[in-house]
Amino acid sequence: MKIFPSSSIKKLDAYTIENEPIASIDLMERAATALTKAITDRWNTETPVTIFAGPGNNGGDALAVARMMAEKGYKLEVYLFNPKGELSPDCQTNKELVEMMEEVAFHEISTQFVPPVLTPDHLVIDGLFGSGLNKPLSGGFAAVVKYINSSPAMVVAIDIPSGLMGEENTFNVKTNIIRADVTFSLQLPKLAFLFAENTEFVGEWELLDIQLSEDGIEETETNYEMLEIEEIRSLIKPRKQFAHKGNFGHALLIAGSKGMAGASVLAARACLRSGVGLLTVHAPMCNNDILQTSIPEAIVETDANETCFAVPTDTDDYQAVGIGPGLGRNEETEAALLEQLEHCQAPVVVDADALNILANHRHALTHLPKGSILTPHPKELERLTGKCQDSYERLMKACELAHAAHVHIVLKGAYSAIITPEGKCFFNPTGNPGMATGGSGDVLTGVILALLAQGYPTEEAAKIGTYIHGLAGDVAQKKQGMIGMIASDIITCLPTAWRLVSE
Ligand SMILES: NC(=O)C1=CN([C@@H]2O[C@H](COP(=O)(O)OP(=O)(O)OC[C@H]3O[C@@H](n4cnc5c(N)ncnc54)[C@H](O)[C@@H]3O)[C@@H](O)[C@H]2O)[C@H](O)CC1
Ligand SMILES: [K+]
Repeated sequence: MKIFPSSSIKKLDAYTIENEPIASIDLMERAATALTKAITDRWNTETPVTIFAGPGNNGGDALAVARMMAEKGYKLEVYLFNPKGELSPDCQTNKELVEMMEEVAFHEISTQFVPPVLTPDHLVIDGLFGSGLNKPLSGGFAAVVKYINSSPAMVVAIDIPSGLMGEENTFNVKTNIIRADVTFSLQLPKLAFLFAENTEFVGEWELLDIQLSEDGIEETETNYEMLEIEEIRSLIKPRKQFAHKGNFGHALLIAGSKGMAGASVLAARACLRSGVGLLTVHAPMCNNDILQTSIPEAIVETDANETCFAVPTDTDDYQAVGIGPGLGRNEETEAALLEQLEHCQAPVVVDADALNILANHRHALTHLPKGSILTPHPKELERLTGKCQDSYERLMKACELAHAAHVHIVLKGAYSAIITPEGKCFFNPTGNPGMATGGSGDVLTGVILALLAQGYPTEEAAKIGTYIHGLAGDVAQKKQGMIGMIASDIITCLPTAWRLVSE
């Protein structure tokens, strides 16, 4: 599913209007019908409703919703804010229709606004601004937003909470943005919905289908997309009847140190549960018995060092290398990692401490083996790129890094982003907050490593791996609950997740 910037949404509207063809006012009618259904499905006719409409088409949507809800018997009060005496044509048309309805208490505000009483029983519908917002709200509009936010009423936002920009909100005025309980967004999500710091504004979001032109969506380029199960399913290669383990690659995992054998165990198990043919784990001597006992399926190659990774190993026989989980950051490991990366031909998944070491040796970032993937969480990314003010800036910096280093990046978070060197971002919809637990990232490294070793191209390995990891987390959450689940449960649920996307 594509995610478009606000600038493209207007064009998509225009494309639909011209090619369907449909009159602009009828497209608004379609949007309002979908919005009315979504709202009336959740709130009954007893709910007192107060609608705030702005001068553009977002306000037009709100006025059309007012008319449709009034026809269904809701008691409504409508405030249309028109400080400049200038409404968009479709907003004007809907204003005239609402004005005529006796059952609607309609107020058009040009200067003085006496705020209505809003109780906890009230439902506020926010149609002040949508995708046409071009600067942070200020003045009278900001005052209205503050009034709504300070009220005890439930708030539903039409398309996007008023005041929130569709993409970047780094320099927005946070007090002047509607804090919605629910956002009903038209057709496609906005990029801003995917950022953690915006949930306080967006609340729960739901997409409403308004049948924008499929051709228009197809033809309009965008850098942002949401992964969907159909795409993942189409990427997974079925196994041939006469396949043998040599067909599924030999992966090398360089992980663990004294006290952190667990990280290598988790990554190794996840790798084996993701279809790899063979797995060798390179680990310090002290981790040997732990690995041999807990993962009989893996081959263990011990480092000459007792407690940490200190001596690079030959990678010629491997199709992919995973490096980082539980590695530690002492000087010997640092030197070994840099040398290891310099002499490696196979694609590498770089995670955890390996990323932290690279943050101190940034020159090495531009010499990573072709097809490599970095899997940072936000803090690890910031160690590589410098401090970021918010998720949008972090995404942009990650794109710059992916471009400069010619690598793919999986930026982990609620909607993990798979970022290509060309600047495309694919957001992952699977996963849940139960996965915010130690070892969860090690599992992801193992899954992606397995896919690279099996010969999946880098972008596909990152997409499938991230999706499956989240899906296994969702299966684990159903079984164990969000609070009780641990990283090992995600591994236990990997086989079910694989079946869900491949059978
Ligand atoms: N394809 C769709 O998704 C459809 C969307 N619809 C709805 O239309 C709005 C977008 O409408 P638009 O008229 O382009 O923009 P707005 O209503 O958001 O407002 C534009 C209006 O406001 C002025 N303005 C912008 N920023 C500010 C500001 N900071 N302060 C004051 N005024 C500002 C600007 O100059 C314009 O005059 C979309 O969100 C949907 O709700 C269609 O109804 C159906 C198809
Ligand atoms: K809105």
